[in-house]
Amino acid sequence: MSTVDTVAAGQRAATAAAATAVCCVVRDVVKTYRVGRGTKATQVRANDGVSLEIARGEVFGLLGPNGAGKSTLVRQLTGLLRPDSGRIEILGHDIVRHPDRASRLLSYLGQESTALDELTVHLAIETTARLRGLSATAARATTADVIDELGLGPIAGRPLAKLSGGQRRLACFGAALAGMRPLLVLDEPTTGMDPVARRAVWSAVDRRRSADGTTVLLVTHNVIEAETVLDRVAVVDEGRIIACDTPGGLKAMVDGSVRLDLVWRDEAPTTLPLVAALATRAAVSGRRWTVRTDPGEARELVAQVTAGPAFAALDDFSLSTPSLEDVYLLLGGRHEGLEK
Ligand SMILES: Nc1ncnc2c1ncn2[C@@H]1O[C@H](COP(=O)(O)OP(=O)(O)OP(=O)(O)O)[C@@H](O)[C@H]1O
Repeated sequence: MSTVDTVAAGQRAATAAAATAVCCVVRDVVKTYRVGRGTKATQVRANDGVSLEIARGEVFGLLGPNGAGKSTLVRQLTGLLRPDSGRIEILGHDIVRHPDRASRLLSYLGQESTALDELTVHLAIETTARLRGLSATAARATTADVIDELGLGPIAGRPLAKLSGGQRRLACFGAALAGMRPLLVLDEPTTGMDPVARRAVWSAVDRRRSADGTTVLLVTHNVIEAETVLDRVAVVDEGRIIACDTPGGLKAMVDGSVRLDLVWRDEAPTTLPLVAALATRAAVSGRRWTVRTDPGEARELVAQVTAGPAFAALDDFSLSTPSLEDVYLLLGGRHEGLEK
């Protein structure tokens, strides 16, 4: 082999390695919805030039408030919606040109799962497995495993339509796991779930990632969930990605600041000068006031509030290190729409 051939072969190998390391590529995706008719029609730009890359085996999150454009992006990735412009590739397949290929590459749990409603939990999982190409025997075995893994046994014989919101969500998640694909796309999977069900979801995700190298794309507005389960997170706001990093990397942007939460029993005692001064800078949500400041001033404020007359009016107070919500606000996020 000549030197030129060797270099070319090396380059091909490097390109192939790079290609296999990437699961998902999104480039400059734009999606605009038309709302209304005729002269009264308006346009909503749900995705405004979104670009991101997701590595194989990564648990990647889209975090943002209601209406940020997360589900729109995910529906384009799953081939259910066509972008106005831009490129989407999953494991080397062009999903914009070949949206039909998406169903062989990914399992999708959308926000609404009414298609399975009339089926029992058992049948919903088994049918999904069969639709994904498993033999009858393999589908039965997978169904039994998933039911066992997620603790769905007691409700396995009940129709989805007759379950509570959280139970139904868990059953639909079970169906998403049947006949798994290399990419698992979950749009707010744990909505309505209790902590036990949430843990079952995250353990199942973790198991598939470590056993099969499954890549996971997760949509959430829960900052705690984002901080605990994601390898990397893209913060989405008004159709754009305003930051993308590990949760730790993002939080380092707001290092050095802390948040002081004061929860008043009733009305805040704003006749007290200290409380009146805080009122001008606190973010108010019901009886909860939140002040972001540096650790020194936070300590001083806690000392003043707890030692003075304001203390009698307090129901609770806490000092905490920054969360992804603080990052979102620092980056210019305009909504107080993230769940804590
Ligand atoms: N079918 C549609 N027709 C018109 N506008 C739409 C449609 N779907 C979404 N939108 C608008 O596009 C924007 C992005 O919506 P999208 O559902 O992608 O947000 P999201 O981040 O997933 O929100 P949520 O957290 O509430 O699910 C919003 O302004 C929404 O009102």
